[in-house]
Amino acid sequence: MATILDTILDDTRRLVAERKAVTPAAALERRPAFHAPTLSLARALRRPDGPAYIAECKRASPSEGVIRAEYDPAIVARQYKQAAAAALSVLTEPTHFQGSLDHLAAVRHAVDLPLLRKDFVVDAYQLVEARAYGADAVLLIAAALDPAHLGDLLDAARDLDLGVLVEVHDDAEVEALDLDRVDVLGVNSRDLKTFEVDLGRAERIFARLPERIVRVAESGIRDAEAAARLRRAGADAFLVGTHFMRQPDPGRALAALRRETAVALAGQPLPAAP
Ligand SMILES: O=P(O)(O)OC[C@@H](O)[C@@H](O)c1c[nH]c2ccccc12
Repeated sequence: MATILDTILDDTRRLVAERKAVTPAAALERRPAFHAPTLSLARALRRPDGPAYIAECKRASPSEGVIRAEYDPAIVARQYKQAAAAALSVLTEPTHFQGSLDHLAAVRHAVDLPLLRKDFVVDAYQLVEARAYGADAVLLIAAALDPAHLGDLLDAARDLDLGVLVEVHDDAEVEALDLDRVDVLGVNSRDLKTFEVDLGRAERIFARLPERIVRVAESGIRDAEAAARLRRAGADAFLVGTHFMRQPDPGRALAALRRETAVALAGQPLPAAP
């Protein structure tokens, strides 16, 4: 049976082919952002002063439907920056998340934080797009790519000076990865095929990663209890979207989660690194 992930990937391949026919890579490369230096996602996420937050800008998702009907990505981005987000994630997938590359460009103009293009990357052309619209990094989803293809996209991202957040959701995906090539690894607690959320996955996978790798806990974080639990499991950063975008002021929601998580963690130091 086709999963939602299969459907999104099919839609993405079709849309990428259409965009390529209209706008060749050479035209993207003429956009000024393509030539601007990128900011390091990895550096922004590993902080001595507590967990980092990657705050996500998105209007809708396949699991939740429309999350925020009145969605102005630049306004949300400024609020997140004011609330001390370390980096932002911007959904650009149009069909299932109602995102767009124009949202990415608008956020690029609004803030100087590292920006992650959040999409289903299946083709190096999307990396050129990401760069041309102002992204500093892209998401590469292990469940969507075979290992050779993932390796090729890692090479292409490096050539473009783009950072990469490699996303896994189970042990088999970690085993298939060449961890030497990964700087930032995200564990998606939401299974992209069933939408089920299980924070235990991140706990287990973080424990087996080399210390060098920056650990991001992705999805399903709605309260300080979850964030504190993931931090204790070794998370350097949290990627949070829905919980913030549902609130009238997403920046306040970020500030509140940061504060409450710090309180939850107080007096309970992280275990020493292996
Ligand atoms: O909205 P949430 O549950 O806070 O999750 C954010 C982010 O982790 C989620 O949007 C995400 C993580 N990996 C993805 C891959 C594709 C699409 C979306 C995602």
